[in-house]
Amino acid sequence: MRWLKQQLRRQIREKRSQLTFTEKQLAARRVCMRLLQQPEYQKAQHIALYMSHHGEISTNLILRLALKQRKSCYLPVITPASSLEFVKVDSESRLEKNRFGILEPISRTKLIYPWQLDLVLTPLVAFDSTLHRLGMGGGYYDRTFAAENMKKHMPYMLGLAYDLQRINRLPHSDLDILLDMVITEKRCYNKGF
Ligand SMILES: Nc1nc2c(c(=O)[nH]1)N(C=O)[C@@H](CNc1ccc(C(=O)N[C@@H](CCC(=O)O)C(=O)O)cc1)CN2
Ligand SMILES: Nc1ncnc2c1ncn2[C@@H]1O[C@H](COP(=O)(O)OP(=O)(O)OP(=O)(O)O)[C@@H](O)[C@H]1O
Repeated sequence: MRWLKQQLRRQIREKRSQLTFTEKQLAARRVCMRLLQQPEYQKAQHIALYMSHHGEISTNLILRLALKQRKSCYLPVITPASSLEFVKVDSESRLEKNRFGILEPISRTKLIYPWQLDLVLTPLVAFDSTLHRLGMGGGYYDRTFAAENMKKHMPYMLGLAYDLQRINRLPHSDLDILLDMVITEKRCYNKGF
């Protein structure tokens, strides 16, 4: 299973890396517009985003609009325990690269507990019709949002992706978190689409 996951990650990341700058920009805009129409976004006050890496859908536009709508926005910081902490950010926040080259906030103040988040926008490498998520392979989101850590309150988990990241059936284990929705430049995917 590990090998299969690695293989899939390689294939899909390769395909994603072939998108042009313009294609990525257009996709990010379409995903953002679709997200803004979702009641789960409109209702959410505390939203976790990510800084895109290796051609992932950019959340810069979403971050700008959400801040303008006076929503509280958070970015993940990786911890030594291989889970994530979420730090509140605004347009002034200083960011620096972590060991994977992903931008994260320098300040570690203004943390929110994961169960206090309303909406989590997750990056992903691939997803399938059961809305399982294949990530970069660190298990960061799985560990952070494992049911036993969540005090019975799960945020709405929403993956952002290009349509080319959709595959028929993903190898998965019981540890993998399930997404509630995936938004691509083409459409929104709910369970069993
Ligand atoms: N934009 C973004 N932020 C994120 C994630 C993500 O997938 N995307 N993560 C989601 O969990 C966490 C970081 N997880 C990551 C796991 C592996 C690699 C990575 O690049 N691995 C290398 C090989 C390992 C290494 O360099 O040590 C690779 O795949 O080439 C990057 C991020 C937190 N922040
Ligand atoms: N809740 C958990 N507790 C402990 N270990 C976990 C948990 N979830 C996942 N792991 C471990 O993390 C490793 C990576 O998991 P997986 O391949 O599912 O990562 P991923 O979802 O692709 O990555 P990411 O969430 O970082 O994007 C695996 O060895 C897995 O066993």
